[in-house]
Amino acid sequence: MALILIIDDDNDFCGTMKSLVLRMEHDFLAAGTLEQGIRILGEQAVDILLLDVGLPDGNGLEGLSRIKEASKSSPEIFIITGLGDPAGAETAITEGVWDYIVKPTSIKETRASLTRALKYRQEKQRRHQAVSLDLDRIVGRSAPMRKCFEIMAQGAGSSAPVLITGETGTGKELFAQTIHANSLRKDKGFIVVDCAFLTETLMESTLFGHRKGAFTGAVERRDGLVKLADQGTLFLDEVGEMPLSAQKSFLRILQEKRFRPLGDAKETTSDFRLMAATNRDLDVMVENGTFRRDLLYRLRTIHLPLPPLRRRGRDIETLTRFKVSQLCEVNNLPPKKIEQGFFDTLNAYPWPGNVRELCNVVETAFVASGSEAILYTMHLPGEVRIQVARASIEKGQLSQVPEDNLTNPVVSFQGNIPGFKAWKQKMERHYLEQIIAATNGDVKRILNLSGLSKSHFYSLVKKYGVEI
Ligand SMILES: Nc1ncnc2c1ncn2[C@@H]1O[C@H](COP(=O)(O)OP(=O)(O)OP(=O)(O)O)[C@@H](O)[C@H]1O
Repeated sequence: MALILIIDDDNDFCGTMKSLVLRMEHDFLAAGTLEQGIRILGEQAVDILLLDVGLPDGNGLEGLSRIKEASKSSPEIFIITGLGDPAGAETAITEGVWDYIVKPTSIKETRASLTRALKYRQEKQRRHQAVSLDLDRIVGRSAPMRKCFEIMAQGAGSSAPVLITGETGTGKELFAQTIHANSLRKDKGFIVVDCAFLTETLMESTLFGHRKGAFTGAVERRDGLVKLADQGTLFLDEVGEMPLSAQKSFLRILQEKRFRPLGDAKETTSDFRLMAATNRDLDVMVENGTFRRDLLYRLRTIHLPLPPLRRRGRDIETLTRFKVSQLCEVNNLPPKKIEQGFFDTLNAYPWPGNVRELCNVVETAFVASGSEAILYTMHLPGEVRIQVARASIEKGQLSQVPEDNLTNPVVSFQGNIPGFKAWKQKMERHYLEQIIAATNGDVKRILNLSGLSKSHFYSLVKKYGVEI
């Protein structure tokens, strides 16, 4: 039996949904406001959420990230609205909602869609139970991270290749090791190939190994990394740096699972599981002809995109607390407290170096605090404080214009009246380009100035193909 929650202030519609859900023999809860719904989602394990868009205390679509952050059970989400809105539907789908229902909806269709969502959820839960991950080394349980754990569970439960993408320091190698440590191959090696150092001359002997006497200096036989990964995992770090010639040879090993060590007459085999990581955009590299499309398709059977730290909400605080208590323990010091201003500064910083940078910054602050019992903002490195202060001053200077002070945007069409839709699109695109240029593409500031939700902003960026 599943638990279905509706957040909608339309009592008639809630009544209709209640009788449908009870007929399907599931439990039903209703909330009339976003806040009430978010409270229930934090307390109860809801399986399906039916979410209205126009609520008395806000817009359901815009509240999606808060809803996901607060939910203890990551429910499947249906968006319900009285207005058919293609941009809203697009936003909803980008945010990963299950379905988008326009009122009045047919009971038969709603029932069928609910049944499909519940079946999908059951299968998903069964898969997760089959592989319960040991995430001991990974700190942070924000909503974007929970999504990553679902993909990691898929990776740990299969032997398919996994491609992990993300900015530098987001934890790509740590996540790859964790997938390996949770897989059936955990008792065998996790072999790292640093593709940035894989020159054409070194590649063959590094990957495939060589026979004694194969070249000057080959005084004894040596197995290559591919053979060492037999029964285990071969991790191609920085795979975007792999030279094209190496990509070709590598593809051959993947297809044939056989290779010939240097100087050997016989081919040999290795049964390895492949994982790869990169901070480059491999699709763009494929378009530019610097990465092989066929290799990318093979690598990306399972794709784990790691979000940058600045999009992981409360994880910055969790990681900081973890790191500080670890440092206190290692240095034999009593636990230190952390002042709120310290977190405010960390939360306002963009973290280009992600978790790695956060760990270094916290360690620097820890050292600066000496034997003091509390960590204050002033203990943080100057560069971090200066950048945060500068951004906040600039934000003050670039402030939102009140609606009635807007410069007159009217343009005379001189008799050639364009269609409303085409004109609206042109203006939306123009607005996006202007605000991105004025803020240097700083998304946090764009959201503050424009009042757009993150999901709405990204759906517009995607719609108009604008570069940030
Ligand atoms: N969620 C996390 N919890 C705890 N530690 C983390 C987490 N994510 C990353 N780290 C730590 O941050 C550091 C950087 O992680 P890692 O080397 O895996 O990043 P990466 O994305 O592979 O970096 P690069 O692209 O520069 O190779 C490591 O010390 C790792 O243990």
